[in-house]
Amino acid sequence: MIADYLSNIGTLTLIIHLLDILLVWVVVYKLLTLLKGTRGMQLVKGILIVIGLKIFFSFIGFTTMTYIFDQVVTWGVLGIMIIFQPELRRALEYIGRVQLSNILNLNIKKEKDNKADIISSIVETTRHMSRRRIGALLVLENYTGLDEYVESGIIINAAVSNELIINIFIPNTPLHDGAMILNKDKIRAASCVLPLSDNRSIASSYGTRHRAALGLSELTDAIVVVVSEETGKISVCQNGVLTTDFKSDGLSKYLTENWLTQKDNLLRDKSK
Ligand SMILES: Nc1ncnc2c1ncn2[C@@H]1O[C@H](COP(=O)(O)OP(=O)(O)OP(=O)(O)O)[C@@H](O)[C@H]1O
Repeated sequence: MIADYLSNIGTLTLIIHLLDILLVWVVVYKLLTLLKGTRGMQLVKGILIVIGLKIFFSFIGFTTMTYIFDQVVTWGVLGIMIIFQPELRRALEYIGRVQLSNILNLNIKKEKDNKADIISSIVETTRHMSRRRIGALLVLENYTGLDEYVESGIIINAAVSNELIINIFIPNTPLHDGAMILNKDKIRAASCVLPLSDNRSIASSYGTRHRAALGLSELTDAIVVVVSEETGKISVCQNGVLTTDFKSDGLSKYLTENWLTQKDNLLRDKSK
């Protein structure tokens, strides 16, 4: 049957169909990569369950349940667009920012160098601030865009340097309150306001700095490094989990293994 089909269509049509399938695969893969670790992933799971149930009820002939799930699907699309408006906006902005060189992975070497430099800056500056009990909140942007949080602070857009990071968190200076947001290239902003977590399972001794770190990590895939002003302890929040008491070696290892690792993993897979 497949052989008949292949002999009936021309080579050009076959190529077009193959390209079509490849494109669908790339789009779905990119979407899942973007959503991984965000609340959007739970949404995708929810949608798949609803669609699965709708097919199931329709298959066994439950007309009322099929009707209800039809309505859920129809109105659900509108609901999703309203509830996830910020995420949709960011996704469209992301698509607008995509560069051909990024798609073709031409920047990987440069990115790796930048990433290692930034990690070493974070490790050194947090060690320095921890010893001097300087409170700090450093956000490492991962694959989820953080534009809405950047916009809540003061835009910096400067190369990462130890001096600048420490200077910004010196108490009683204009930018020391709130979070600094960094990406793989630069310090994007300081004094940013993050969403507070209402997780009741973390110790009540943690104040708003740690709750803000945890809050952002619950909503995005960012890695947030906190230096406690009270204890000097260095903690890290990612995916809604707060891990405390990092030493420099542990922090360096953690960030290397968890920050912007998707492309590294992709390369590792390819080189196998
Ligand atoms: N929503 C927020 N977004 C960003 N930073 C915040 C937010 N709320 C509070 N902060 C920062 O946390 C500081 C207050 O920290 P607080 O003492 O309440 O927290 P903590 O978790 O006990 O930290 P520490 O151990 O450093 O005292 C503020 O001065 C501000 O810099």
